[in-house]
Amino acid sequence: MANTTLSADEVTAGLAKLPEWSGDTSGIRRTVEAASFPAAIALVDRVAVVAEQRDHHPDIDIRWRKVTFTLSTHSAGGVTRKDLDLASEIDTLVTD
Ligand SMILES: C[C@H](O)[C@H](O)[C@H]1CNC2=NC(N)=NC(=O)C2=N1
Repeated sequence: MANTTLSADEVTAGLAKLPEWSGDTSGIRRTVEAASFPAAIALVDRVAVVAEQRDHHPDIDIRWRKVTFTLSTHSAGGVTRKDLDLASEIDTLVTD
């Protein structure tokens, strides 16, 4: 089920397919260093569109041109399939 928290082994297996991501059963994260602050904001804007479509929203930390996305499913209390799927989609949106 998409809304069931994953075990530590399942999170590890998921992260093995997402080399840019790290984390554990409490959350997974990726930091992207964009080319500039406007490029970082543009990336966040692209992620916002897919997050809203999925009704699944990352925690986002923006520091100049570094953006950290942290994914967990708050309603489930951990990492779910939804987080791995969104991580994979975020990867497709990182262009610089
Ligand atoms: C009511 C609304 O659907 C929920 O609050 C959704 C919205 N977006 C969400 N995003 C994330 N990352 N985790 C959630 O549990 C979550 N819940």
